[in-house]
Amino acid sequence: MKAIRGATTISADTPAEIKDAVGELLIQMREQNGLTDENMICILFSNTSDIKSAYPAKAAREAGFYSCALFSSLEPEIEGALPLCIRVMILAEIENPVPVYLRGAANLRKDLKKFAVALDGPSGSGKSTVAKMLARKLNILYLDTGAMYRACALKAIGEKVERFTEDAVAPLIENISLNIQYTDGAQRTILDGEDVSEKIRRPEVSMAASAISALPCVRKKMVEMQREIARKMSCVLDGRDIGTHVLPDAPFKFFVTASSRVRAKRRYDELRQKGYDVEYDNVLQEIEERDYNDSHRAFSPLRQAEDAVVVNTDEMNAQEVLDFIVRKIQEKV
Ligand SMILES: Nc1ncnc2c1ncn2[C@@H]1O[C@H](COP(=O)(O)OP(=O)(O)O)[C@@H](O)[C@H]1O
Ligand SMILES: Nc1ccn([C@@H]2O[C@H](COP(=O)(O)OP(=O)(O)O)[C@@H](O)[C@H]2O)c(=O)n1
Repeated sequence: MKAIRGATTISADTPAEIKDAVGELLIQMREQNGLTDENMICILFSNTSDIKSAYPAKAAREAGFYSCALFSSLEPEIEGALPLCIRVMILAEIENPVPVYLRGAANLRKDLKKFAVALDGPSGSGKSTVAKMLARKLNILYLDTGAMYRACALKAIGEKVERFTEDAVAPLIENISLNIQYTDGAQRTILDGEDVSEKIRRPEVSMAASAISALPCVRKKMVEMQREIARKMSCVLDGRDIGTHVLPDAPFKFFVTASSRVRAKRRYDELRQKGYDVEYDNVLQEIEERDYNDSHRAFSPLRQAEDAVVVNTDEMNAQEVLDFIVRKIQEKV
């Protein structure tokens, strides 16, 4: 069981303000921590003594938190304390608690100021492995943007789209129901209500993702979703264009790379381990084709951002890559 902290402020002591602020806080805490009726145990609230018009806990019920126990209390009156502040602690059966401090309460935890880490690079360089480790270490979210392009590809395959052209794909993408959820810190990709997190890893989806991700209609929609997530919370994002296009102002950017032979060997080992009957030469050929597609498309191709730190992982294991990246981040803060 873990404790998740959160806090927010209101601008005036009215029931409507309390409902709005508490609802916003709890929904963000739920989204960022993958909270469900099953894994949540209780929510403890405290409010400063200048809040008298309504119970913050009541707003929790109104925001749809029905099943867990709620408890309200009064914050000690300390001189100079932040006024009109509502604090929350949620106890839940999760692995990695992500605290959420909103509105005026963001100042309470300046150390939690929102930031993004961009990890770009070609397939098999180790981006997602190190992104997961880094997110765990920094206690922030990991957003696997490749999974989103893979989901678009799966949708097009399912709809039997033969050629990935703007005309054929745009109507599908316009109405796509794609949700990124977090269960115990792990990203789940939900397409049209179905959890496709495993399906999108199939080798045939990889090439299709590379092809479909070249289309502006697809990139535009996915980038909007990615920016929306990064606007709300600190996260590590891995992909091809995070540092150059999605979040050009990200304070920490890394370009993770390795030779195509090393990357193909890693991918080959991974696929074999998962039971796929693949040949090394085919995996290498596919990786090189995807590298070419990804770096030669007209719309936000894979390239190193000028201000990204290059990490060549040919001779490094995942822990060494993580240590290197953490060191670089620490040097910059
Ligand atoms: N530095 C590393 N050294 C050796 N193997 C690695 C390293 N980083 C990742 N791997 C392994 O290589 C494979 C591809 O890594 P992954 O993180 O999926 O790459 P990417 O997200 O860049 O496509 C995975 O099986 C992973 O376990
Ligand atoms: N930000 C991103 C992420 C992925 N992609 C595309 O989506 C495909 C699958 O991405 P991925 O990150 O899951 O692929 P791997 O590196 O794990 O093999 C890539 O080949 C890219 O063409 C992209 O264009 N932009």
